[in-house]
Amino acid sequence: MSKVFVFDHPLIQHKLTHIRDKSTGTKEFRELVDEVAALMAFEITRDLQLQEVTVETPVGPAKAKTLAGKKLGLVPILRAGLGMVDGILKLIPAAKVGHVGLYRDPETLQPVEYYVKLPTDVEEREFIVIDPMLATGGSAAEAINSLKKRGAKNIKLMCLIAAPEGVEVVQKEHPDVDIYLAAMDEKLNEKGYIVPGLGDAGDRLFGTK
Ligand SMILES: O=P(O)(O)OC[C@H]1O[C@H](OP(=O)(O)OP(=O)(O)O)[C@H](O)[C@@H]1O
Ligand SMILES: O=c1cc[nH]c(=O)[nH]1
Ligand SMILES: [Mg+2]
Repeated sequence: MSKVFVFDHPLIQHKLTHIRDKSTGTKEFRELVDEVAALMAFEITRDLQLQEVTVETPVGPAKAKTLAGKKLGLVPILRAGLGMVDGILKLIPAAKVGHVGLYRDPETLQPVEYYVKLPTDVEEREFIVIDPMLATGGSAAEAINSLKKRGAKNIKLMCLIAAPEGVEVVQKEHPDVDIYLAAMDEKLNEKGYIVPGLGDAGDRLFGTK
């Protein structure tokens, strides 16, 4: 069974509260999602491997550490996942970015795939699938399927807010994929929206609707 981590860092929680607030406008919403994504990336990358190097400081040689060069791939689920990409890239600029385009059919709530483009070396790369919302779990489970079909073996899922129903679906379909969240909410409503959640992440990020 995969693990679920909820990041309780005060800065993440404070910013998430403003993200949830319906009076937060598009510009501020986008900036806050970007910032929380960066803070979550800081936590999620704790296990990256380091290697020893020697660097010349102005005073002399220093034994120091650099990242061991693990191949990372970020995979935002379009559209809303795009809102988290830049924040993560600020911390991990060498990461490659793939895209999985999915929308949730408003009637059936089933994910419909319309685009997939991944970086090279899929099999050796460590992927972080990103999407602000994990609701029924259909979109995340399908995006992970899409990566696995193309050879991905090492996948993490990072979302701002999840419903317990979505976490259960992903854990059942992908017991090898750990899930990283800023909050676990109460439930889904009859339209498949997370309660209390933040509303429609894509619409709030891009000012549609
Ligand atoms: O867990 P699920 O029930 O599948 O729902 C979550 C999905 O719904 C939203 O995308 P949406 O379909 O609204 O597409 P958009 O990002 O293009 O607005 C959200 O960004 C997730 O991808
Ligand atoms: O609450 C939800 C559920 C799915 N998609 C969203 O954007 N919000
Ligand atoms: Mg949407």
